[in-house]
Amino acid sequence: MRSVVRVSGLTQGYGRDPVISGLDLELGPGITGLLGPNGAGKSTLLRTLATVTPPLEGEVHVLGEHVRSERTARAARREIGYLPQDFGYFGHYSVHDFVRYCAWLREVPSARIAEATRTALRRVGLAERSGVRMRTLSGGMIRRAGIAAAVVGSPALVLLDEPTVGLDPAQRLEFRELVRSLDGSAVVLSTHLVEDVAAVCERVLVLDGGSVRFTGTPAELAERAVPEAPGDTELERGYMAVLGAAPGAMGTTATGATA
Ligand SMILES: Nc1ncnc2c1ncn2[C@@H]1O[C@H](COP(=O)(O)OP(=O)(O)OP(=O)(O)O)[C@@H](O)[C@H]1O
Repeated sequence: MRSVVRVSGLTQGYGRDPVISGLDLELGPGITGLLGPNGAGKSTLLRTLATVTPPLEGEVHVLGEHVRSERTARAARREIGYLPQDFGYFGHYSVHDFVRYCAWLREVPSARIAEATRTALRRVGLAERSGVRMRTLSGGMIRRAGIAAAVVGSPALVLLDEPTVGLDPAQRLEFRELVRSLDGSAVVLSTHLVEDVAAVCERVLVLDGGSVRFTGTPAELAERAVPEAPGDTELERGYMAVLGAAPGAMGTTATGATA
């Protein structure tokens, strides 16, 4: 497997108690779903992979390069498309200018920027609205613009933090097509929607309390299902069983959404 990202002994957190402890992870091209209950550390992990926050301990390697300085982080960021859970934008920018600006920040070569921006907007279905100002978009369209900004220029590593929040059912189906089309990229997709994982992911990582509870294929996660675990599908029951959840535990529904 060509390693796009390798993490070893990662400890990460904000105060005295680490959110993630001693995590090891290796990802090649393909789509990995990141599941876990609220506060599991999914966003913290994605932020660290995106080189936004340096690890407290451990190493992050992107495309074989150990990210350990501002110089190596900047080089890594050229190959990382990151959609944070809450992302900022200038409301007066047009959708086109927002995506183009993100391409420029990622140092997509200037000769490629115009075409890369057009392609990204087309892929998320916003080509027709490229001249519209960001502040006039609906929540779902803003998220699509954010997805375009993450995939513009086809980075080697695409990190998407709850990308389908706010998308309507048709847009979620289109999003799945988009993710499937990111051939050659390693995609990490954090979500509470087990059905999105079932639909597009080749691997699943279940994080809980900052530790990996499961890695494997969606089929292998489904095999963990036990009859008493809550859920409507084998995958949901497998996920809940891995979390050790009894019916009604954690105040969540079977899909992990807060009840
Ligand atoms: N900037 C921050 N400062 C302090 N604590 C933080 C910060 N961001 C996250 N935390 C804490 O770190 C823990 C993990 O949060 P994180 O957002 O990584 O979890 P998550 O799995 O993405 O959760 P969710 O599914 O709710 O988005 C939580 O206890 C959270 O309160």
